[in-house]
Amino acid sequence: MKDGGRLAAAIEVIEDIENRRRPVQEALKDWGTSHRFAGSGDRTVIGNLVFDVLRKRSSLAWRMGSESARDLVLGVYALEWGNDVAAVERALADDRHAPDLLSDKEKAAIAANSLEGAPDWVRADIPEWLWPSFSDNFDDEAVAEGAALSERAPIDLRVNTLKATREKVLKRLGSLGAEPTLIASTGVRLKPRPGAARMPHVQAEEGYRKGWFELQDEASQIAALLVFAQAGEQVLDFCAGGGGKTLALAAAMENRGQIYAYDSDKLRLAPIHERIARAGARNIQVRQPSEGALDDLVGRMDRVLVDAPCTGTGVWRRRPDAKWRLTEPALEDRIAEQEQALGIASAFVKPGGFLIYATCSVLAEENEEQVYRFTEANEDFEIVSVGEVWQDTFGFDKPHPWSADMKTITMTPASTGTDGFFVAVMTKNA
Ligand SMILES: C[S@@+](CC[C@H](N)C(=O)[O-])C[C@H]1O[C@@H](n2cnc3c(N)ncnc32)[C@H](O)[C@@H]1O
Repeated sequence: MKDGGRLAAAIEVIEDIENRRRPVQEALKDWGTSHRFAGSGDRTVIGNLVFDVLRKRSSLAWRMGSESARDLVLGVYALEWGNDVAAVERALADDRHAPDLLSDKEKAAIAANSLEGAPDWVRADIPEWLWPSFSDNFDDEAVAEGAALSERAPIDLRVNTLKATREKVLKRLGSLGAEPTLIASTGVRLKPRPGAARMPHVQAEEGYRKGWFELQDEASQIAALLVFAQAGEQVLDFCAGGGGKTLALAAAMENRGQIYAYDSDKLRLAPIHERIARAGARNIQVRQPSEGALDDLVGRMDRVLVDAPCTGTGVWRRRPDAKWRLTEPALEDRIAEQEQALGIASAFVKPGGFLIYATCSVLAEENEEQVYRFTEANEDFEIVSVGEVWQDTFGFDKPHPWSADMKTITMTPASTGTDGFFVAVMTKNA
């Protein structure tokens, strides 16, 4: 396919997503199934166009003066991928499958590429209804924070120190442009590539199959390190899901002590067994959800991690369609689930032990407000400073996360160069 046909395909997929409220991956997959002639290079370009539209939907609409799927896609191709009016015209004229040639209004919009007069939520590419909460959280930096959440994300890997060293993984993936991450000592990063470029498929690498590394954003790696789990301790990963944090904890604990991996959803927990085997982790006990599954752990854990279900606002770079699908009732549902999970999980902390609450959201309602409400209602728990653990673990010279209270922390693409992630540590009075 030529670019003209790829632009037409991306427009079709965006229309499908918007008209039928379809998840982006499903819409792309369906398009691929019904257009088998398209090669993998074509699919990459179409996917990149679609994802970039979703990342910057509102600022593109403002600059193009239109919200149509056509103008959003042409906006990405021109304004984000650096094609001027003449280059766009060539792509459209060059291919009989291409969309119609540019109108005068479109040509003027591309030439101007202007956000003049745009409100802050448009500049930040944040849904308008969420702006009061988002901007309250980030003050003068809110537009920059929103804009950073609208960029492409890197691929981050966590080196599994049970099987490999960072040097070894860096060497193996050197040809892909792998670099060490700035904060987590376990992290390796493949920077996002621009425009039509494809990102490498790291799961096809030998090192992945051998368990030398896992795919995990640096923020999640940092969150797992901030749990500060020590070799020999008893740790409950209460919202273990597919086990991303569980495996990071096992490596941090050097395979010693015991991690109990639990999730209320059996299906989410399912992949953990294969991942544990690949990682060579030997101190993880998976507890399937059932009546009384954790009864023997009550009041016994040194540390309990609640990696709570959340709106995922911190990972909008990777799941940009979720940004525009999020609703106020959905946010309220997540808040209620978090409150419930925190309440149940707290029972397993032993006196003097730690309760760590984390989300991949950057909204205060799901973060600070949640832990303040919890500690007010549960006076035996007290918030301790993650900042101190941060400095002990990473030193003073690394990029700093946000902290509204100098105790809890919020990582963001703009501040730490990671996904958005919140961590609070509480201790249970002895
Ligand atoms: C953010 S995901 C966990 C991701 C996982 N920790 C990782 O690193 O891959 C949140 C998980 O919490 C689980 N969950 C939600 N409510 C729960 C509850 N009350 N008890 C236990 N797990 C719960 C969900 O099923 C979901 O898998």
